[in-house]
Amino acid sequence: MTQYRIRSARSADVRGIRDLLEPYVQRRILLGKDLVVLYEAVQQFVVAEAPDGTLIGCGALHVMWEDLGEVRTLIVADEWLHHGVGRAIVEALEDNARTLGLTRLFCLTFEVDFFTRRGFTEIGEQVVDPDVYSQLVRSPDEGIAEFLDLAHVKPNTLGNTRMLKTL
Ligand SMILES: CC(=O)SCCNC(=O)CCNC(=O)[C@H](O)C(C)(C)COP(=O)(O)OP(=O)(O)OC[C@H]1O[C@@H](n2cnc3c(N)ncnc32)[C@H](O)[C@@H]1OP(=O)(O)O
Repeated sequence: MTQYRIRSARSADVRGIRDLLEPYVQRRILLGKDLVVLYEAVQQFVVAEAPDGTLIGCGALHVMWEDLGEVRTLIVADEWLHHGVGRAIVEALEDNARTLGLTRLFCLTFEVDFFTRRGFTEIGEQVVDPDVYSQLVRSPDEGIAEFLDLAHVKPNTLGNTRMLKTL
């Protein structure tokens, strides 16, 4: 395969991101997002682009607290799996996290081996202190509810592993 490039997402990439995401939403592997939510979050995304301009991967960095972010919506197109695209996207998101001053990255995933090789380790209990917890719990964001392991999102998170990396 020829080279791909990793770059910040543009608004014109959003429908392509939605197309990458949709099969995994159907299989309940990733959280579904309306187009408007993806447009609102476009600055969080990096994408991987094939030489012909096709979108072949994406991933997002969501800031949750002063030191803490989450890797979200990480997807590589089937025909590009195992070519280092996922790793390159996560590295770009980690660079963005460091630039923002974050020191910890969370993810909730079925892809435990992939994230373990990227330096993430499994966590069990809460990794924020009660003060921060009481602030985070005010967020309307479903991903934050998943991070906090709130009861109403437990059906979404069943079988997923909670992982954390110190940058
Ligand atoms: C937080 C969240 O978003 S959780 C959701 C995670 N995403 C999903 O579940 C969606 C479905 N899964 C996927 O889209 C993909 O499997 C991902 C994103 C998890 C991984 O994407 P990939 O691009 O296949 O990963 P990548 O190729 O970087 O690494 C996988 C392994 O492929 C192999 N690999 C890497 N480069 C190459 C290469 N050039 N040639 C052959 N094999 C290679 C290696 O074994 C690599 O592991 P290593 O880098 O630790 O040695």
